[in-house]
Amino acid sequence: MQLRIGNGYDIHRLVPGRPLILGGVRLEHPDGLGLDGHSDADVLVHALMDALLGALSLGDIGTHFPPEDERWRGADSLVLLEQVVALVAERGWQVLNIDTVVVAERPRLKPHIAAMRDAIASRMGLAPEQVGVKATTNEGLGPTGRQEGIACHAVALLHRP
Ligand SMILES: Nc1ccn([C@@H]2O[C@H](COP(=O)(O)O)[C@@H](O)[C@H]2O)c(=O)n1
Ligand SMILES: C[C@@]1(CO)OP(=O)(O)OP(=O)(O)OC[C@H]1O
Repeated sequence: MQLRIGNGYDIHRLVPGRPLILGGVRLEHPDGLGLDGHSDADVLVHALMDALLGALSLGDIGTHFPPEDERWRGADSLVLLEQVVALVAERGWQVLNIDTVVVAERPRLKPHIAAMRDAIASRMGLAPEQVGVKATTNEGLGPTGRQEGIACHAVALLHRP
């Protein structure tokens, strides 16, 4: 059995007038803020896609879904994730597990973690037990700590039987 591991990272700005979507789940920010981006700016799913692509050295999300391309304006990142999972499967690889950590001062994510894991797992053809979603604040430090944005780190472990 062959194993491959990949990691991903993304950050998007918090701005007024945009939705806040994390792990495919629409959330309310206490100040009414959302994430800026060409797509739906789901920073969690973006980091996850980069981890999957990185595991197989297939480039990054900007290679597959260029931000200059009008097709991806307002794109549902879970639909892009399905395409990345298809690329992985076409090459004979299966996902063993993924793990993520969202860096956000607010909103409090704990009540929404189960819904995010379910949303990601169902689009990836995985069990929720194979999907880790965690949250941390940045203790007020740096751009995430100042609530200028939300970031996410992700890892993915793949195997080819
Ligand atoms: N946006 C967030 C951030 C954190 N949590 C939960 O709080 C725990 C403690 O966070 P620290 O940053 O103080 O270490 C963390 O483990 C999460 O369970 C959260 O729900 N939403
Ligand atoms: C998926 C894409 C598509 O435009 O989303 P964006 O919202 O532009 O987000 P970013 O993480 O800056 O770049 C990735 C893009 O490929």
